Amino acid sequence: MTDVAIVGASGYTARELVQLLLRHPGARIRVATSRQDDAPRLDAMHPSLAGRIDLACRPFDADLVAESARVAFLALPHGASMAVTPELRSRGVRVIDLSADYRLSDPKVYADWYDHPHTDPSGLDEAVYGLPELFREAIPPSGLIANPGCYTSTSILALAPLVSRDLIGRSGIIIDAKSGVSGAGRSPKLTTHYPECNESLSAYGVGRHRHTPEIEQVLGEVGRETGGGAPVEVIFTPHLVPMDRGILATVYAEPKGPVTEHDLMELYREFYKACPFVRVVGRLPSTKDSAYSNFCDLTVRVVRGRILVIACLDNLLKGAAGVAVQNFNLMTGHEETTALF
Ligand SMILES: NC(=O)C1=CN([C@@H]2O[C@H](COP(=O)(O)OP(=O)(O)OC[C@H]3O[C@@H](n4cnc5c(N)ncnc54)[C@H](OP(=O)(O)O)[C@@H]3O)[C@@H](O)[C@H]2O)C=CC1
Ligand SMILES: CC(=O)N[C@@H](CCC(=O)OP(=O)(O)O)C(=O)O
Repeated sequence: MTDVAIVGASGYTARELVQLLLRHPGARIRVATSRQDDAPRLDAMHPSLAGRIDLACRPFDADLVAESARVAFLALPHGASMAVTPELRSRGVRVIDLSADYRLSDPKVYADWYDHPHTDPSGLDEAVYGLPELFREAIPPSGLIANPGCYTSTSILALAPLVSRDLIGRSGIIIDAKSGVSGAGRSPKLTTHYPECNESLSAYGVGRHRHTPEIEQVLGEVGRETGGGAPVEVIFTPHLVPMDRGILATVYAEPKGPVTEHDLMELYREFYKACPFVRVVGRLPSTKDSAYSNFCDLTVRVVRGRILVIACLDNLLKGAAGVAVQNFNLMTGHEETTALF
């Protein structure tokens, strides 16, 4: 049994984490922290947890977390995670960080895209990018997991087989992605206010969304051995969709030579054959198929000589809390699918 802490307990990904961990046979939630100073109970913050857990939140205190837990899930905004991670790591707590703070290996790139400096560059050296489908071997011994972003996981899983086999040109790859509003978190913002986003579809972050360097970095690693190690360059355009949850990305890439849909589908099935949460499907996947699950569904088409990959997942599960539990399972020696099927 592993004692765990949830840091930033009032948010959406924290709620999903608690729901998953409550049905995990090898995890016990011992601490939940919040900045709210009236010690709110978890089920007061998240009424869906009523009757399922009896735990009051405490203000964050690294000593308290270290006394009670071996693993801490940080469900905090970027910036806030790297403020607490060094305190936890120096006390021997293993950290699974859901924010973007430890995903980019170069602190200069982080500062460019996040508009503030990285305050824990040595943590970047320790962190392992927690996408099990690509980095499964590195995850079990790690003390610091950089859980991937939701758009990022969708896009990387869609492109990794093509990049790793060097089947596509590496510049000008187009990722047209759409997310439900829970992707923006629970804290109110004008753009996610109901009358602003309901019955409306809008692009945002065009040419400057912070998931661009994350996608490029990871795909660059995947394709390091092939294509002469050339960098990967994507045009990533996110859109906000008036639905609660789910992400769908349609990816367009230029093949280097002749390809067929049949061969590409075979390639994807082979590439992900040991990955229980990637479903290579014949139909065109829709967000409803993967909602409330830890699956990423994807399919491949060839249209007018271009390769199209259509991928979707649940941003709060496979895009956040679900993959965090998948990483926890690998770190603690459980079946990868525990509490997730
Ligand atoms: N939503 C999604 O689909 C995804 C989210 N992520 C990432 O996961 C992390 C959590 O996301 P999500 O749960 O959606 O976010 P929320 O906004 O729903 O929750 C974050 C929680 O963190 C706490 N918090 C907010 N600001 C600060 C601060 N400055 N210092 C300390 N604590 C703070 C708050 O809890 P309290 O007030 O109780 O202290 C808040 O409820 C983020 O980094 C996000 O980018 C990753 C993938 C997908
Ligand atoms: C709809 C929406 O606003 N989505 C968020 C992405 C959420 C996420 O996964 O990203 P991080 O973990 O990197 O924060 C955004 O575009 O910033």
